[in-house]
Amino acid sequence: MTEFARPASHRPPRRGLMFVLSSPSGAGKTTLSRRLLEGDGDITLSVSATTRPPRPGEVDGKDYWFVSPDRFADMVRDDQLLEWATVFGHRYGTPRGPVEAALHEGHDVLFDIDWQGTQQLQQTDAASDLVRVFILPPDLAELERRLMGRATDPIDVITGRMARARDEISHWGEYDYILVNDNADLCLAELRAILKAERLRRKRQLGLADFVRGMLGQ
Ligand SMILES: Nc1ncnc2c1ncn2[C@@H]1O[C@H](COP(=O)(O)OP(=O)(O)OP(=O)(O)O)[C@@H](O)[C@H]1O
Ligand SMILES: Nc1nc2c(ncn2[C@@H]2O[C@H](COP(=O)(O)O)[C@@H](O)[C@H]2O)c(=O)[nH]1
Repeated sequence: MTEFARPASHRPPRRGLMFVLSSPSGAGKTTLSRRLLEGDGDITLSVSATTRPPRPGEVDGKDYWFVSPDRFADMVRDDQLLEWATVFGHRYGTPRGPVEAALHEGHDVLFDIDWQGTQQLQQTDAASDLVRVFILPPDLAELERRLMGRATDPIDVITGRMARARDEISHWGEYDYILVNDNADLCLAELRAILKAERLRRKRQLGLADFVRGMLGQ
């Protein structure tokens, strides 16, 4: 231990935050999310429900909860989704239960959702717990190269996603942070820096007043 280190037990408990990543399809959210989660035990992924069919290699309950349109409609009706939207012709939504449980336990939650979902989260009581990051590709040609290179979708799906890219990007001004994912290592380091700083914000330090009073013997 260096002379500047302090035991974790001296830290006041913290409010969990909702860390949202949005981008046009193919800019790199999933890639960055996976890497962010790997090295950070305090943040957990919100696994969305979707009516989209699984891509090869995608695992139910890990990448998404793959559900039928009827099941999705039931989830909407029963208020089981924190937000939901139709994206590229399929429905996607955030199951409410796991997010609320994680936040309650003081964990942060990572969301890979589009601008419609982000707007909906912004309307909830949890808006002050929201940290919104928009990820831009270096340019549209590179975005198309990435969608092609990923090779998970047929060409008509890629064309459809490229056609929506400008509209998605037009929502950049609704986000707190804008990153350009030209270099994944750099972008990941920027995401980690944002998360670190946001965790230290005064409003997230529960019991801070008591902690300081205790320190000052008041
Ligand atoms: N900085 C980068 N440089 C080059 N390729 C990248 C970079 N970041 C991600 N990629 C690649 O781009 C492709 C798309 O990335 P990814 O699937 O993470 O995008 P996404 O934003 O999650 O897309 P979607 O919204 O469709 O889920 C993948 O093949 C990934 O390996
Ligand atoms: N509003 C929401 N958008 C979501 C959710 N889960 C994923 N998404 C967005 O959908 C597109 C397409 O995803 P893909 O896996 O089919 O490539 C992408 O922009 C995601 O961010 C959600 O729960 N709510």
